[in-house]
Amino acid sequence: MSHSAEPLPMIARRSGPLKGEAKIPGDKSISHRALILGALSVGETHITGLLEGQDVLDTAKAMQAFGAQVERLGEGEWKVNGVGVGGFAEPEGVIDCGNSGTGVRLIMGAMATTPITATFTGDASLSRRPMGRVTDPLELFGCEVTAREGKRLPVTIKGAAEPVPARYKTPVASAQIKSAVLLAGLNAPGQTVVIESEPTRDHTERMLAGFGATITTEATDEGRVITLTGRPELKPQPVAVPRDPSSAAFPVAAALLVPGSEIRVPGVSRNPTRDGLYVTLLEMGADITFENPREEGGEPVADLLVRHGPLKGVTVPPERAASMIDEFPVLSVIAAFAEGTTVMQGVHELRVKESDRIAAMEIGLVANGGKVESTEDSMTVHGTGGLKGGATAATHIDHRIAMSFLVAGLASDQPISVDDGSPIATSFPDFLPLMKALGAEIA
Ligand SMILES: O=C(O)C1=C[C@@H](OP(=O)(O)O)[C@@H](O)[C@H](O)C1
Ligand SMILES: C=C(OP(=O)(O)O)C(=O)O
Repeated sequence: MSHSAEPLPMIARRSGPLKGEAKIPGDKSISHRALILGALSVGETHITGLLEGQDVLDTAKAMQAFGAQVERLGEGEWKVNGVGVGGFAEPEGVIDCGNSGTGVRLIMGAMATTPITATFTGDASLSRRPMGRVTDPLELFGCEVTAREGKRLPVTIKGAAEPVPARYKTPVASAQIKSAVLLAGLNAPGQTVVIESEPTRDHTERMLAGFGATITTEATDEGRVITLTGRPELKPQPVAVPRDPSSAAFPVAAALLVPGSEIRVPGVSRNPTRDGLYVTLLEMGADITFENPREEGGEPVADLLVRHGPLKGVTVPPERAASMIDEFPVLSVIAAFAEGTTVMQGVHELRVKESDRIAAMEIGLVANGGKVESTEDSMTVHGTGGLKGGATAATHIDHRIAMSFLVAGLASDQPISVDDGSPIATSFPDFLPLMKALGAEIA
């Protein structure tokens, strides 16, 4: 479902010290995958801690449209009765994935090797994003794809009646491409192989193994070689979704920037394929401690204790980009408040997210007194220890741009506004009450 057509202007002002505990909602990537693998299993999958953001709700609705029974039992508690690998039914209507690149790309993969036809659409942001990166490899399995100019949505896929397995080397570091190919490989007899030169988030591999598929990952000179054996019977598993490190980044950033702040953020995933922001913040001198490291739901997690303190600029190397790809907008805000220059390299993928995130952050930061330069593949922020503020940033239907500028406003001299905060509900529906409970002045 596309988010509300009415823009929701929001404003953030300089706040007193942020204090308290921030209970972040469930991880978005893991939530999508729990619903999709639940739908492809035979029997009942019980999920706790599911993110109830619009992106994930759209995936839940899509799984129902393909024939799975999906039911909400309570807050974050859901059950899915799946149809098994190859068991998807043909949906009667168009599948609307709203704002979600992960939703649409993974679901296209999941249906491409079943002999049914489905049409996918999304909101204005998703309709601008490239889909050829997923439909091209899916065609290797034998499905037929029709798309709008530039391989954009709406896309119609006629699933392969006699799928063949594929071997595919991803041209860009993308967990969505990798996952779409692996999910298609589930219903192809034989071995499907994905090779990625840079490691990307590995939730699909972990969860497929947990649901009983035979899947191996091998580090080779070519990169990570992931091999999946097709036609498994997936067995339902209880899924306890850990808290989302990408959402945690916003209150963490706010606590680092607002003088006197000290917050706790319990149970955040520390999966190494998602940890790049936290590695970078420690290099910048951030006062963050990771307490009670443990395993929850097959993922490493820890409780974060975050305190305000001085930060210095650093260079983020390109090989770290995939492990923090959604965190660069908020890092660029943190960098503006640091002393010295922060260089973010290898970040070209930011140009094809919900918005061109390099352009959106550069324009908004400069309007608020920041010093920023960019190239196609890099962003440089010259930190001056603070931001003047006073301007409105355009969010371009992009939740992470909206939350980044609101965090900036909490520590700037003048308030910072965003033209539309409504997309925040796609990934972090409780952002506003959670931040206000910490003491943030956001409205
Ligand atoms: O697989 C996933 O769950 C995701 C992968 C990333 O996208 P790419 O695969 O396009 O890098 C990320 O930006 C997105 O928020 C979630
Ligand atoms: C890029 C993002 O999501 P998606 O690709 O799923 O729309 C994001 O959440 O920052």
